[in-house]
Amino acid sequence: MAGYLQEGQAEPQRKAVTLPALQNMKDAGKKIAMLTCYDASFAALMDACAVDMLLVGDSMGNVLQGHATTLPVSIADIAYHTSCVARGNKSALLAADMPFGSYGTPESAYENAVKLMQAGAQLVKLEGGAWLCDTVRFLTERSIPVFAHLGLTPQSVHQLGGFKVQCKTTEGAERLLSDARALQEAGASMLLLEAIPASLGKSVSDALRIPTIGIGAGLDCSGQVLVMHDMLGVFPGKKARFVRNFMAGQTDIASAIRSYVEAVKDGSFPATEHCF
Ligand SMILES: Nc1nc(=O)c2c([nH]1)NC[C@@H]1CN(c3ccc(C(=O)N[C@@H](CCC(=O)O)C(=O)O)cc3)CN21
Ligand SMILES: CC(C)C(=O)C(=O)O
Ligand SMILES: [Mg+2]
Repeated sequence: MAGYLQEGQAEPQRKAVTLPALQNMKDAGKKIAMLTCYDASFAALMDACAVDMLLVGDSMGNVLQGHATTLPVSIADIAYHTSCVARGNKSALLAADMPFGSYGTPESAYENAVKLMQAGAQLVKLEGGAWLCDTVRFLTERSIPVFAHLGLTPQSVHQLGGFKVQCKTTEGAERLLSDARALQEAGASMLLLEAIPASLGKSVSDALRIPTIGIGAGLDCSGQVLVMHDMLGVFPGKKARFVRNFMAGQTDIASAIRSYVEAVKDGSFPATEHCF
């Protein structure tokens, strides 16, 4: 029935984005566009702009709460914002960060991940390498898909000595690659790579079966993510190298979000200037 939709009526909804769909995108060489999101209104807008994945990030510590790090963010904070985003979102895949201190043991990780899944998350993101493998296995065996996060892991800021590019040495690069393989082997469904050399982002993305999402990890990851406030140019802090302000040259937020999605899909973002 061509043309049965009348003006003002809802557009046909896109199909829900699922983990197998994202795996197919990686396999087909189609880029995945992801943004952080913290509330229902932005979730509805990002979903309508065809953002593939939304992340309720512990970056809320910086962008919502005004802290210098992500460490003060609680499981209750993430669960609350996840429930807000879930109500606004229809079809994007929804991930939530496990905050600092919420996954010290497999059992505590499970207990806390259940809270986020019940708030509407479809997978949970955890920062860490090989030491996390038991937890990744524990969660995935209990039906909680895991998104692992390597490279610059902001919850380790006091050990790292600041928000700095990681794995610049051969040794560091080899450790990251072996951590990535171990996490995939333990059952991780996706891998986030933050602030590493673009060449390493490519090696890891080529070596793994699962999709990789980069932020300052080069153009060859399976997809990209930015913090919403950074890509809209409203975060007052120092801008990291990997940030591009997509509001520049736009007059409304929907156009900025669409331009981000398009730039990720056509490979024009990130450019060399956003990479390490
Ligand atoms: N607004 C916001 N955006 C983010 O991307 C973000 C947060 N908050 N909070 C949690 C972490 C912290 N992140 C950061 C913060 C700063 C840099 C940064 O300024 N990096 C320097 C690297 C310089 C060096 O290696 O010495 C840069 O120039 O990009 C990177 C990541 C990423 N995450
Ligand atoms: C920057 C992304 C990857 C994140 O972990 C967050 O927003 O907390
Ligand atoms: Mg985070």
